Amino acid sequence: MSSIPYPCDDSSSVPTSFLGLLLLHYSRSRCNSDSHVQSSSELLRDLANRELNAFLWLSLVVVTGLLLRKLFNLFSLWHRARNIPGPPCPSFYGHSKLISRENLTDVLSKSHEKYGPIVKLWLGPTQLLVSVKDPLLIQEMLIKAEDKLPFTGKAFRLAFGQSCLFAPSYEKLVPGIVPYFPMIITYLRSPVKVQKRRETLATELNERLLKTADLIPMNVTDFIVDKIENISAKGNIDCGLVSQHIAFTLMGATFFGDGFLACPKAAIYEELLMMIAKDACFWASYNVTPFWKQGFWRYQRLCTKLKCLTSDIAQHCRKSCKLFGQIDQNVHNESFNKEIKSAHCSQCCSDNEFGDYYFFRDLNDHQNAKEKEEPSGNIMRVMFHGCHTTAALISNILTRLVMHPEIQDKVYSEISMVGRNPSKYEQEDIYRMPLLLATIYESARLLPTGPMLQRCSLEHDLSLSTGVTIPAAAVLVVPVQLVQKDDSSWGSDASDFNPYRFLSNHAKESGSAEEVTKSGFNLLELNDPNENAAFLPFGSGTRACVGQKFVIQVVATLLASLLKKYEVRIIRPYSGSGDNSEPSLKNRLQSYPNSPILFVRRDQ
Ligand code: HEM
Repeated sequence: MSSIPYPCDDSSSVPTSFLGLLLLHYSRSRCNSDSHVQSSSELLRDLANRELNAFLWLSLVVVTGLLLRKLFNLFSLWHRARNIPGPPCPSFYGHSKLISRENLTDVLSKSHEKYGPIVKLWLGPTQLLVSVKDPLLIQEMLIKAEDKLPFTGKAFRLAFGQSCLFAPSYEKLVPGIVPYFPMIITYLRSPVKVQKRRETLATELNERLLKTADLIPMNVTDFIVDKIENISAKGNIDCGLVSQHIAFTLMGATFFGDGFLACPKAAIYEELLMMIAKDACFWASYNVTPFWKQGFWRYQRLCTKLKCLTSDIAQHCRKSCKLFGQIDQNVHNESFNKEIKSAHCSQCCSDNEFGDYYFFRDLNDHQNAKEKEEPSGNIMRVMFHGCHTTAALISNILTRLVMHPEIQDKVYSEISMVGRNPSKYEQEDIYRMPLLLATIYESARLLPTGPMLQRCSLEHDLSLSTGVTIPAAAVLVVPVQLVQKDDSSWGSDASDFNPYRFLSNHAKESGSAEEVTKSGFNLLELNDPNENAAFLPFGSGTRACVGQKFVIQVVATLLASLLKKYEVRIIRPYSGSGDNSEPSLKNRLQSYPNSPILFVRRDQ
């Protein structure tokens, strides 16, 4: 009986190909083994070993490639930055030690003095900071570099949720293109859409704010005056705190409507908003979100509480609001009514609460947007930014007025000459008070709310007209405090409080000096402060503040009413600022002077 030959028996056959050789090898090893199972498991193990080896080799190649690329990027960054002037690097870690020892503004001041208008500092081996101090170069840089740094975005995203208004970046990027800031990738959300949306919202916000600016102060002023009377009855007033209350009332009434004034939760809202914002930078400073920390979860609970409170207040104000309802009905009559009809009773934290709240309806028209934007995010962010910056400005102005009683007297005379109704000032009245407006601008010049403007160009190197090229992803800063006090832009009295620098005198030009004395303020004219490129309290370029016009108008109207009623006096010199002569920035959040002041009624 013939049998099918088993390959082991066929010792005479010689394989003609590599595959045949392999098969022969396996068939022999199979034949030599005692069991068929054992040989197949060996085959598998062998295969697994080979695959593992291949995988390890591949990983090694990839990791080496990545490291080489990082190294290449590092050298390329050093190479591209070599033409930017700056102090020599003391160590591999750059100037970080120097910056932690001294105030960054001081370090930059010395460096600019020595190295000129563009200066570089190394924050670490891969982090380059470039500071620009020349006003014209600043303008160019702020227009060309449209991205904002991710850190501040991260801090406030953590606290208040997403807000496209303050989105750190809307540049189109692909992973890997930002070698020095890999975390930036995390923040990217459909960039072109974010940019468009931000622009629409900024325009919308500005238009609406200006419409409301004329109406707010008359009822808000009464409310604020009552508040001041109540606090004054208990003794002197902390300038910083009273400014915060005033700013909060102004912003609350603007964004939520006049129902906000009677809202019982407003006080706790103010406290919570400020507390959460204060801690945001701390929690955002962790590279990896610290889920393992109890404090972080406590903080998250507070953030949820703030969100709920925002929702509650919006609901409360929607019910009781009249003032802005009228404005808004004119603008969006049909759609607004439709929304009111379809509005359903929602619970706390419901997104619909904001969806149909009219001031923010367009800000939160996120149904069509694919980005995961939190509806309350824009409201809380704008509320916080508006309160913080406006409080700083008011506190700064009050402090300047008490330090310069002669200017306060002149502002008072100017206010008294304008406006028929003693308790109500309107837009056109304000434009007839150039000294008051100049006082506001001069205060903002001498003590801006933030010491730095920041930008970065994520995708491209930035070429400036001077021929200097700043590498992509470098941190670009404008030391506003230095620029706004620079002699070359403001004259030899740059550090002095002199509102008259923003005024021009018609009489001088027409040669009739006597007229000035007779008709006084009528002959003073306010110059546009933005004509001077070194005036930057509201930033500049495509990412400048959208609330500038609104804030100036509202603060001026409010101050006119307050100063008409009260004289502001200082009780004792500044606490904590060292030389007792100048208000200064204290820290990131409380950047305003907080000396005790008195509001003394003029009719007493
Ligand atoms: C005294 C009051 C205020 C000051 C001093 C101030 C200052 C600033 C500054 C310095 C910036 C950054 C600009 C830049 O980087 O070029 C900014 C951005 C912004 N401000 Fe204000 N601000 C004030 C009030 C307001 C108010 C009341 C609103 C809105 C109601 C507002 C809305 C915004 C927005 C939306 C941005 C972000 C713009 C962007 O990132 O594209 N600000 N503000």
